Amino acid sequence: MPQHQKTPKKSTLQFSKMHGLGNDFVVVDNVTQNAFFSKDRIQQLSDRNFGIGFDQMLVVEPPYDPEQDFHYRIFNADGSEVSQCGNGARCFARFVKNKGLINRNKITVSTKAGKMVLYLERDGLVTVNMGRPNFTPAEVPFKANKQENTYIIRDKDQTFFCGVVSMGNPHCVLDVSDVDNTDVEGIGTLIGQHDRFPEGVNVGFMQIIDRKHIKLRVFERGTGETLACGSGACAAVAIGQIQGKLDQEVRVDLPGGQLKIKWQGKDSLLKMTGPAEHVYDGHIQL
Ligand SMILES: N[C@H](CCC[C@H](N)C(=O)O)C(=O)O
Repeated sequence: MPQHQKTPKKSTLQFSKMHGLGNDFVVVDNVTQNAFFSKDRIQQLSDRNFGIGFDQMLVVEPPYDPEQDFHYRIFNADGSEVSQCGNGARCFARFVKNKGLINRNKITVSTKAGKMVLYLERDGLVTVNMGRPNFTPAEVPFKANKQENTYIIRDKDQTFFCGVVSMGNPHCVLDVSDVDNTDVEGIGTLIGQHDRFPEGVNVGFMQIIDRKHIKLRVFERGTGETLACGSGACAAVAIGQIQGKLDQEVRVDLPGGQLKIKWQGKDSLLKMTGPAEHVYDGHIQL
């Protein structure tokens, strides 16, 4: 090999940079590699000036049980490990196929939230079976005396009306009249730290255009506002449906682009379809 093209040293780790509608990820194959990242190291690597820069890190592992093809772990930019990542699931599917870790277009995977089935579609999009929305407050977790379609959350001199659901991770969704002129960071920070959410929460701001179309911005737990949030889009549609405002198939316009969400209510499985893009491959000095 010519001198200038040295192969990466042993102490480096290969990764792929990917995104789903601008919600961006570093994806690491820990099937053929074996890396451990401390919370501090993830925070360093997620920094957009001093590191690689990403919203979440996805670590792909061999399956934890024989029924699944893989397990994957999800770490927010602040290094916290979480259980669900909708845009990340689509990028995970694209990654394992691109890397030749699987040669099928239907992929089963487990995360801390449970099991999911992913489909690489012929049109290049990816469909994820995101499971059943869970409205039981204690399982979000959210402190409430009883389950409601809309809760009142008070903080000092402000009152918020919102829906609350788990998609495997906690979500709170507020209706707003103009999502482009909403204080997403201020309200997102305030509700995100509210003591009724003991494990924090992803805060969605939904502007209903009609029963089949919403605009959405999400202030994510452990990361801040992202250009898109897949599980947040699922949460907004599920909450909009139980509040009687949305139909079973909804187009969700996020700042980074569009997702299609389908949910037939009650105990049916919620499906999300959208893109997953590869940007570049790199390596990290360990
Ligand atoms: N961006 C992800 C959500 C990451 C969830 C994370 N912020 C959490 O703490 O639950 C998505 O597309 O669903």
